[in-house]
Amino acid sequence: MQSWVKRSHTDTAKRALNTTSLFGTVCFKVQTVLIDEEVEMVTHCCSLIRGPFKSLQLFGSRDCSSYVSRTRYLMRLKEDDEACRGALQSGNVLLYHKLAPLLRQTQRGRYQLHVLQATDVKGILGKLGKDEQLLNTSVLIGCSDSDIAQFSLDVGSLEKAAVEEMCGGVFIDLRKAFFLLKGPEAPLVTKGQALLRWHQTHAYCSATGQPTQRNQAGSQRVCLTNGTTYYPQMAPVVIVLLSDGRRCLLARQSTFPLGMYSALAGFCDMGETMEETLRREVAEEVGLEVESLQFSGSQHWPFPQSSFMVACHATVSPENAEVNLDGVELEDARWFTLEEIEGALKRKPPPQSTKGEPTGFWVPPSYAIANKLIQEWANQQKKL
Ligand SMILES: NC(=O)C1=CN([C@@H]2O[C@H](COP(=O)(O)OP(=O)(O)OC[C@H]3O[C@@H](n4cnc5c(N)ncnc54)[C@H](OP(=O)(O)O)[C@@H]3O)[C@@H](O)[C@H]2O)C=CC1
Ligand SMILES: [Mg+2]
Repeated sequence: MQSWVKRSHTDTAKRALNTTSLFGTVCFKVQTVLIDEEVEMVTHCCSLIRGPFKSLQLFGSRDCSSYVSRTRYLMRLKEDDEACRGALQSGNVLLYHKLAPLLRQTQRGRYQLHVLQATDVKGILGKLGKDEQLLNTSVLIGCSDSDIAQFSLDVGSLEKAAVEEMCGGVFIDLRKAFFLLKGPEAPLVTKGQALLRWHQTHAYCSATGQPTQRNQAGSQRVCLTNGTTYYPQMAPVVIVLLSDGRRCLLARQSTFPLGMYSALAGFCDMGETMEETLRREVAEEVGLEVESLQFSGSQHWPFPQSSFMVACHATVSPENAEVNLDGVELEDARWFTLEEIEGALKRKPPPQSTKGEPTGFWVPPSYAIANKLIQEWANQQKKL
């Protein structure tokens, strides 16, 4: 029964697609005769036949927004290896070479992600005498605004310069690439790299020592010996901007670039809540007791490995605001006034005098969530 239903819907989907491509109006009729489950099924079948979002657009307006459609589509690709392989054939691919992403420079000198089509990648592999199967080691990272599945692929086994020449791009270290990219390209490139790195470092089961096998999307790995499923992980970190009502507290580690101060941050210990981590880190690093906290936002942070940054504002009492520095991790921690913070926010990093010494402190750039916390605090203070 199940397989009959599937077959029958596959046929329906095929007919719908063929008719639509000829007359363009059949979608309304198909929509009106299908119930929700059937729409799901036909949508799924269509994605197997012709690439997903042509079919989702046929039925999408009825049951979901494009965001929901994309999310469900990605969900299916993670569960269905065959559908994912199909999507890869018509998908977009971000290339990395030993985890350095491929960028290209526009005529105006700006850097952008160099997005290739899977067919282009196959062409490159063919020209370099490599097996096209390398494409299948791509991992699924998202879905573009134009509804095309996006993958990332590490071609570290190929000669870097040859790939760069063929693509007209350049592989750039992630730290630099992250600074160069604008808008949604920056988080996308870090996500692609983080997932590739996870696969490169989780090829074996930590219990049996046997190789693990990935699914096509790259969203998990399984040990075939003991059945354990491994999922990509991020290390949770709490980042907090402390305020005593008039000033905010910033600190620096000796490894930070010269003159840079940031909010306090720390990794969560096993079993801790976010609130407990925040309280502990503030006590450990600057010897202060937090009175209240407020969640602000979050960010995936790829350096040095994948962290999940949870950003908060917190207050301490002005009567108990004397910093008692933990000299091991922090080099300095200080309270700054609104005026000082506004100056730092305007400063371009790294501001240097002729001697190479910083002319004033500065804060992390806008793509770092620390910057958002500092901006929010400054805006809030200006309203008081
Ligand atoms: N996006 C942003 O705006 C900002 C991001 N960050 C990021 O936040 C993260 C945490 O900040 P940081 O102050 O360094 O953290 P911590 O204050 O927790 O100190 C780091 C130390 O904690 C230990 N540690 C515990 N668990 C982990 C783990 N899972 N991974 C790595 N080290 C661990 C290590 O000590 P040991 O080496 O002794 O074992 C490490 O040196 C950093 O990755 C940093 O890049 C920081 C500020 C701003
Ligand atoms: Mg810290």
